[in-house]
Amino acid sequence: MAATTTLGFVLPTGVSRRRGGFRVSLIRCSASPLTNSTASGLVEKPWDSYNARLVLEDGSIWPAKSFGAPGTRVAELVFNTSLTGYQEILTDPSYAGQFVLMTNPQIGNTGVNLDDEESEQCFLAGLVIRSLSISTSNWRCTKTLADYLTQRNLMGVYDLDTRAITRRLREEGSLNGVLSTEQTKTDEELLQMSRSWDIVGIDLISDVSCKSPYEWVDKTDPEWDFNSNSRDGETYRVVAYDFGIKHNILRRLSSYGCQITVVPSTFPASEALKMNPDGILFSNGPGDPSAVPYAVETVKELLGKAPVYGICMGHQLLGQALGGKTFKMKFGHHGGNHPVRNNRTGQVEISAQNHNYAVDPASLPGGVEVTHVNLNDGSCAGLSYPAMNVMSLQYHPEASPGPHDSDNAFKEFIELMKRSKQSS
Ligand SMILES: NC(=O)CC[C@H](N)C(=O)O
Repeated sequence: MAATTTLGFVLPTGVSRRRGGFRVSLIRCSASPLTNSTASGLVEKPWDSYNARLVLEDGSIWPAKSFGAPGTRVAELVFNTSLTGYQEILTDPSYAGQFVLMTNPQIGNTGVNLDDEESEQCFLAGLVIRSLSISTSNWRCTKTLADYLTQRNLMGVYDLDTRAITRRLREEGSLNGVLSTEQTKTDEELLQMSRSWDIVGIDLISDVSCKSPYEWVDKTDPEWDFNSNSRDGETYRVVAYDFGIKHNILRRLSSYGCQITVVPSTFPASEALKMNPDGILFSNGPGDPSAVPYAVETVKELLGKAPVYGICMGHQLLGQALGGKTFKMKFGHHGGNHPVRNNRTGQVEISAQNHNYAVDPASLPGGVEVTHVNLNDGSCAGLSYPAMNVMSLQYHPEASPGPHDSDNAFKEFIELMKRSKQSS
């Protein structure tokens, strides 16, 4: 089957139901122009900008202005509803293979600083925003967002109707797309590119994981540490599997008294056990958890040998290692205000989330307990398997800039390690 576009361009329809379901016609969508004005009139924008386009696989074309690196990139487009923390989002390795659209209409007002990086690189494919703040003002700021993106060779576009795109993503689900500043490429070429790429089934972890083991020592800066009274002064030896680990997970573990060795995603379980760990952490990471069976095997080999704690991708890999299945959600969860119920206490935590996949609770074997539920859609947000000292969360207890409601999960991991140490 093939679909004819309004430009007479014939497209092959995809094999999946969702892709095949599009009536593909190229539609040019535009945002009402934004003006940045002062009492004295229009202000010249303090960054170089040139024309760009976002072309989505459903045939919609969104003219934009670029404020980052030039080029053409294909990725999956997701929206993030956080009001703050764009630098942490830009450096979260779990966004590899994705464009992030911020629903907050103005981004960039605090610039970027040296301390808020979640990793040394930006792995996401590009940033999509409504409006770039014309002025940058913050006491920690060392650079503007535009300079940061350009220096990191990262695409960033503004002046798109981000509300309309978000509605589209909510209705149709996450969409693949192409961002391009290249005027020589036709809309049809970009559409073809977006339709012949897929994030599902790709191992994105190997690109973002460290290449060799290293020790992590940094703690949360005392100025920002809100939970320092709850430490027991003990030291716990933790091996942290890096599937795309965020620095703040390591800082929080370190602040709670852990002595941490970070190891690559392919690090053999037998070598990890030789380090005689009190506990093992499986980190967050990008992409499809079903595309990394080697990581699930490693998790299986380590189950029952030491207390384990999974965060986000780590939680999904644990779900699979325990015999459950993961599935792709319609548009996932990306934001800083997701309500989660802790089933054990009945308390609701407001959490930061960033994931497109989830564990199917119905697929889990007996004995595995769903400890947390996302109250927006009832999806599984946390697991525990007491028989093997397993705990995991689908979301981010380490979230920076927050919320911090779930930080106690680190303390629970410490208690799990303590109990296990005492009983051995
Ligand atoms: N933050 C993460 O670890 C993301 C997990 C996984 N890549 C997902 O999208 O569901």
